[in-house]
Amino acid sequence: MADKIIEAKDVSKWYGTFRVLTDINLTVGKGERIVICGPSGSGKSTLIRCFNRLEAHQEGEIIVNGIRLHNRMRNVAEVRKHVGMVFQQFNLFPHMTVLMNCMVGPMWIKGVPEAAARKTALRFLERVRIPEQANKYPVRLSGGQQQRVAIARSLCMEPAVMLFDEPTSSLDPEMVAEVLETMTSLARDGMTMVCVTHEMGFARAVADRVLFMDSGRIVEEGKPQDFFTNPRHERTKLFLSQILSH
Ligand SMILES: Nc1ncnc2c1ncn2[C@@H]1O[C@H](COP(=O)(O)OP(=O)(O)OP(=O)(O)O)[C@@H](O)[C@H]1O
Repeated sequence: MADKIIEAKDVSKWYGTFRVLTDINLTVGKGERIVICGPSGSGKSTLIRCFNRLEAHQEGEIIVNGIRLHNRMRNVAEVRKHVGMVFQQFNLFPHMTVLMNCMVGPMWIKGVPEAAARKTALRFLERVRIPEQANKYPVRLSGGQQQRVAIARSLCMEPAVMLFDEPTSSLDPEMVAEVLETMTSLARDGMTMVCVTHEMGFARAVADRVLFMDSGRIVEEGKPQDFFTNPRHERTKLFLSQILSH
């Protein structure tokens, strides 16, 4: 297994003529927890979506768990076996129970037999502390519970890395804590994580490194203690002052 789970070298991406990512260099080691923050439109989502090939980059190199992502890839699904992703909207299948939501990935993508998929699903629903919701449909669950199901569903694929794209930003305030708690507990268990989030308390508590993106570039990065106490870049200072004053 690779020590470097994600390697991005000189990565650039355009939407038409608009350059959304410019010369991104980032290495995520096994067990590392990275938080990416930055203003709206700075390219944070686009960057992490490139890591599971939901978006294609045009220049540079991205290697995820030893798989090089490129335009001639025969099997994009291959990389998604290694990369779990949790979105702002939970994206659960509404016509399937919570348990089935967690079982279909392993069964359909990895060919895991039904009984084994059920066992794994129940294990991860326990892990996110909602095993009692297994037979309900997503619509019966609160937003926080649905997001924890989305996390369990990703974990069932036993990914090498979990990507989180603002997982708490569509939740009512009282449900943010339960999702952050789940993410913190995953981090404490050694899960490799890349999290786009503006939850700076989480970043301080959990991140090994915090990255600040602006206009498609990583303009600052550091350990949380340095990043928050002594940001170097003017844009980072401004961003932190705005976000921490809320
Ligand atoms: N499919 C697309 N086609 C064209 N432009 C896009 C597309 N997706 C995103 N963009 C543009 O690319 C830029 C970066 O978007 P992205 O969603 O990656 O930023 P972000 O930092 O995650 O922002 P936010 O915090 O608001 O989610 C924005 O200007 C956005 O409008």
